[in-house]
This record gives sequence, C-alpha cells and structure tokens, in this order.
Amino acid sequence: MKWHGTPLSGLTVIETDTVADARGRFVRVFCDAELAALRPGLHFPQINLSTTFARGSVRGLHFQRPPAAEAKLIRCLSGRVLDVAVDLRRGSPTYLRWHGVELSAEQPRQVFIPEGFAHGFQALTDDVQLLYLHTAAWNRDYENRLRYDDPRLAIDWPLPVTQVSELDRHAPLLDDQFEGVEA
Ligand SMILES: Cc1cn([C@H]2C[C@H](O)[C@@H](COP(=O)(O)OP(=O)(O)O[C@H]3O[C@H](C)C(=O)[C@H](O)[C@H]3O)O2)c(=O)[nH]c1=O
Repeated sequence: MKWHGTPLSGLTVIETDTVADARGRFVRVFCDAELAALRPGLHFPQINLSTTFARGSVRGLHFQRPPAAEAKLIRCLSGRVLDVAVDLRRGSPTYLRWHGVELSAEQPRQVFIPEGFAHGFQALTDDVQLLYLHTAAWNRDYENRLRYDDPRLAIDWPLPVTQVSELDRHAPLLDDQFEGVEA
C-alpha cells in the first residue's frame, strides 16, 4: 500500500496494490502491518456498506464527537463518487476547509479520514456501493450532522444534488457558536 497526503493534514489517499490475472483482480483493503506507519494499531470495530441508487445523491456530512470520535477508511466498491472530508479540528490551520477525492470501483484508491473530520460523498454514477471501516462504533448520542450545502463550507459538488435524507436535509447550518471538534 502506498499513500500520500492532501491539503488537510491527516486526510490521506491510499493506493492499494492490485494483483491482476486472467480471472480478475485482488486487492487488500486493510493490512495492519502495512498501515502501521500511517496509523499504528488501527482497529475497526464496525464496517458498514451503503448502496446509493441514483447519480447525484449526497450522503453526509456526518461526524461523531469524542468520546465516540472515529476515523474512517473508505473504499468504493461499485460506481464512482466524490468523497468529501471537512476539517472540523479546533485550531487546525485548515479548519472548515473541505477536500474531495474521487473514488471508484475501477481505481485501487481508498481514503483515510482521521477523527475530527465530517464526511460525505456524492454519487457520480447510479448504483454506488461504499464500504466504510470505522474505528469506533456508531453512537447516536455522539453523532452530528452538518449541511452538505452549508455556504460556510461551499462544497463544490460536481452534479446537481438529487437524493438527500431528511436528517441530512435538515442538518444545522454552521453558526458562530460552532466550535469544531477537539482533536
Ligand atoms: C451508521 C449507522 C446508521 N444506522 C442507521 C441510522 C439510519 O436510520 C440508517 C442510515 O443511517 P444514515 O442515514 O446515517 O446513513 P448515511 O447517511 O448513509 O451515513 C453514512 O454515510 C455518511 C457519508 C457517513 O459518513 C456515515 O458514517 C455513514 O453512516 O441506519 C445504524 O443502524 N447503524 C449504523 O451504524
């Protein structure tokens, strides 16, 4: 596995090695030893899979506050997405900045999103499947949502937004009381 950084420190794009032969392709999604230099002792107590039917749909922006803060390893298993992370870390020089990474089933690319980031994505094709490895279990009491269309974030979604969940559609807009997340 090789990886490289992004303009948001800690947000990392991982290129997994692909073994291809006449039967098809094989990749390692996660390897503790290979990723120890990125983050030692990564452990994923919860792995989720979402299916998104329609091109243009947006899921997110979600994050969990401490003590349930989580890092996520994301891989696209079907279709293509723009995967977006927003830096919410209090005091970060890139606080409230966002960065997008295109992921697709055809590319051996994953993204590692550390704690302190909100996460969302837009389906760029129909029939997207996204795999999420979480370093903390889902905890409704600590789950927070930000608006995908918050003008203070100004995320440049590539397509007109089609499907959004009611919870995401009615997520709060950022205001002066928002203090980010202790990282
Ligand atoms: C995460 C989770 C959710 N749920 C329930 C809560 C809702 O009733 C339903 C769907 O949850 P939600 O609307 O939060 O799912 P998404 O909007 O697809 O959120 C997902 O995509 C965005 C981009 C993310 O970053 C989240 O980490 C990821 O969960 O499943 C559970 O029952 N267990 C769980 O572990």
